[in-house]
Amino acid sequence: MGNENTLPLYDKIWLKYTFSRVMDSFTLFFLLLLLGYRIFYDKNYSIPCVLALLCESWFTFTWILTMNTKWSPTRTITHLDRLMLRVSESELPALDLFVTTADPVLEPPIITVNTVLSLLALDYPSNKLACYVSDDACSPLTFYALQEAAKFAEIWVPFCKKYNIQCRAPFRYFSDEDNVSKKEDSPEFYQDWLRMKEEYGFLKGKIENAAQNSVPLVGEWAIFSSIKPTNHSAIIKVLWENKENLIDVLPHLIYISREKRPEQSHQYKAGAMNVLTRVSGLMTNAPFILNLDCDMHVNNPKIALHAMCIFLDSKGEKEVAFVQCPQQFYDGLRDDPFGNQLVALFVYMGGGYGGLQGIFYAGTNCFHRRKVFYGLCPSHYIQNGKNGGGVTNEMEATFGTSKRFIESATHTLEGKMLTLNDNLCNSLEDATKVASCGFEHDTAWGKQVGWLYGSTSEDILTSLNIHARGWRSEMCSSDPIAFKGCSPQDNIVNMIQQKRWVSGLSDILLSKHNPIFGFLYGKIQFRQALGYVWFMSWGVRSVPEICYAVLPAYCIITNSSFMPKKIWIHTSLFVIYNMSTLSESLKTGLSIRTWWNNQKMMRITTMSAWFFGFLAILLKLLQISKPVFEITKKHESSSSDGRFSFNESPIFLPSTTILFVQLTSLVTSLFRWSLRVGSEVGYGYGEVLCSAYLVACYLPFLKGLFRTGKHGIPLSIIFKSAILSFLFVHLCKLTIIV
Ligand SMILES: O=c1ccn([C@@H]2O[C@H](COP(=O)(O)OP(=O)(O)O[C@H]3O[C@H](CO)[C@@H](O)[C@H](O)[C@H]3O)[C@@H](O)[C@H]2O)c(=O)[nH]1
Ligand SMILES: [Mn+2]
Repeated sequence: MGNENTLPLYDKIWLKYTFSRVMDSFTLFFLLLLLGYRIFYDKNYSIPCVLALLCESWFTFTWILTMNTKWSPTRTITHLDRLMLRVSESELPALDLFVTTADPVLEPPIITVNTVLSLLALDYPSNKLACYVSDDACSPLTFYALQEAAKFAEIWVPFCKKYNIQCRAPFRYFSDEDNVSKKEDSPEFYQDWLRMKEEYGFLKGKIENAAQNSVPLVGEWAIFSSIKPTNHSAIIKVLWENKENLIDVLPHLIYISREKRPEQSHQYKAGAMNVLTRVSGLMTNAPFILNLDCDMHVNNPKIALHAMCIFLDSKGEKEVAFVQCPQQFYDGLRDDPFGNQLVALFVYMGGGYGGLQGIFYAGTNCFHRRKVFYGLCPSHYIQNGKNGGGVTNEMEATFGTSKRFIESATHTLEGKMLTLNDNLCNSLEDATKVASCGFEHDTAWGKQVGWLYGSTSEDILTSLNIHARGWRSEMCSSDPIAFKGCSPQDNIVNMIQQKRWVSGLSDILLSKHNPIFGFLYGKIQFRQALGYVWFMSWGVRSVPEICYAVLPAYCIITNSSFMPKKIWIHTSLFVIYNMSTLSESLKTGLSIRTWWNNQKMMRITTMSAWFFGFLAILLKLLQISKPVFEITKKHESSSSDGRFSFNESPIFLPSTTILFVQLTSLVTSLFRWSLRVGSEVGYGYGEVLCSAYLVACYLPFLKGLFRTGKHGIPLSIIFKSAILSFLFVHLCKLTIIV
């Protein structure tokens, strides 16, 4: 047995998903067989066959990327007990907590408040924590809500710590009746519980009341009275300060609304994160940062300690830039009708990255090493005592002209602790300066340092840049799960989110930040680069998917075929692929229905949201329009019944059209059949089954045709799709004549 002090603080276990590997290899085998058969034996160069060959080649390429990512999965296990033996409480490093919010309507302040409360109650010495909330809406309501939250936190945090409560976001805690089951064993607990519930009710009431009657903009709120959310100077307020530096009171809480001017691009969330980095650099400058979106709360109060196991481990210390925790959601609907819970995805794909250079940064639920954001590489150490004028100029060109910030950044880069300001308010003037929108002008912020600009998936862009400098990352899947958040409530919000992701990802793929360049000119490992390409090519994938989806209909209508005579190749492929995805779902503990919903949503999302995300980037390349960061609507609890909703957005056009086209083709084939022209039929069961499969996938749309209200497809969409389908059928006829 090793010495207690040399044992690693975390271990990486290599998982053996042999069954998955075998099934995946079979799938690849049949894909290659199919391509080979088409090219060397079938040699059919009709339009549908050539198109099918092209699509199948792309699917094979995607499949190779998928297998590459999944092939060597790992799980990271942290040893809290060893950390506690090695590092005393007073030696734990400081941790700055960042929360972003941007719209008090789409992101109700009560949700942000819960996120903040759960952070303030972390099991970590509170004099090492500071919580910074960035409010991009500059909303007096959010400000007021946080102020009230700070008061409530004074009783909430001690309550959580006294009874070792697991979920420290009150709205979730009180929604779970099991949490009060201790009442028989401990009357004292029950009394406290009742009081907390009542006090939380008051807090919620106050915030709701303020939302309805709007906050009177006098006194402390006067500063909000004359501002427009898109045109105002920076507002930074210390809502609570742990002045005596005690370990058992509340951590600092700071409100930040950065300066905004209509003529200056604010770079969405990435811009907000960089302001948070600078302001916190001036105030507390912790060597580590945890960043959460306002819709995610802490579910495991010990998670910061788990992350420290990785950061402080002798190996992790040199290599690991960030520790990403999985994204999981509360109140998921039964059987995941919108396929947005991403459970199997994080297990199989997420685990797979662990065996490569590490999981990508997913924008939230992530612990960072601050110096990484200042541009440092793992092997690079800034030498002490290099304070000549040249270095200062270089630092100014990189970090901007704030003397105090450069001082703090230099400390971070040198790995030294900064003797902190005894009073946070002393930094307010400098903080306002670094939160101004002109501050980044002609600096490296957003280009080489901080969160990078230029993509609506700023997380992935930043992640790529970190891996390209040779850093590794780790996924920390603690039990209980580290954080829980709010997932899109219906298919419309889900589409908005997926479209934004895919436009951001396609943007990166088609830019100089492409992961393949990162491999050629940077330090991304080859397989990691392919792992990035796997999800960055989601947008591109929508084109062959749509093409492949209309092929069976085309063939039935034109009485031709896109499948080779050896139909068993396609059949085996279909069966094996579905068996393997099904078994993965079942092994992750999901139901058969969940699996089917995910399959179906995969088809629908790819051909609508991903396609539109991809189009958005083509429009950007043609300089016609620029993609924006559309914020998704957040809810405290689920309000959807799982039925699809529709509106007049063109995003529903491709799906409705594909459904119409399949229906037309099925009717056509039925006619031919009943007219007994079977002897001349050019297509086989394959094409008909493909069409039927697609109709099954698009069942929610079929139902939408017969529903009214928000669950029905609007007439305008039906009308436009009917025209498109008609044009398609007409086109099919034309190709026959040609
Ligand atoms: O101008 C903006 C726009 C957004 N946000 C914040 O960004 C976060 C993410 O927005 P959300 O609407 O919740 O998007 P999601 O799709 O749920 O977010 C995922 O995808 C984003 C990239 O598209 C990442 O930034 C997120 O971390 C990741 O969770 C929220 O806290 C927002 O308040 C800002 O601070 N400023
Ligand atoms: Mn979100």
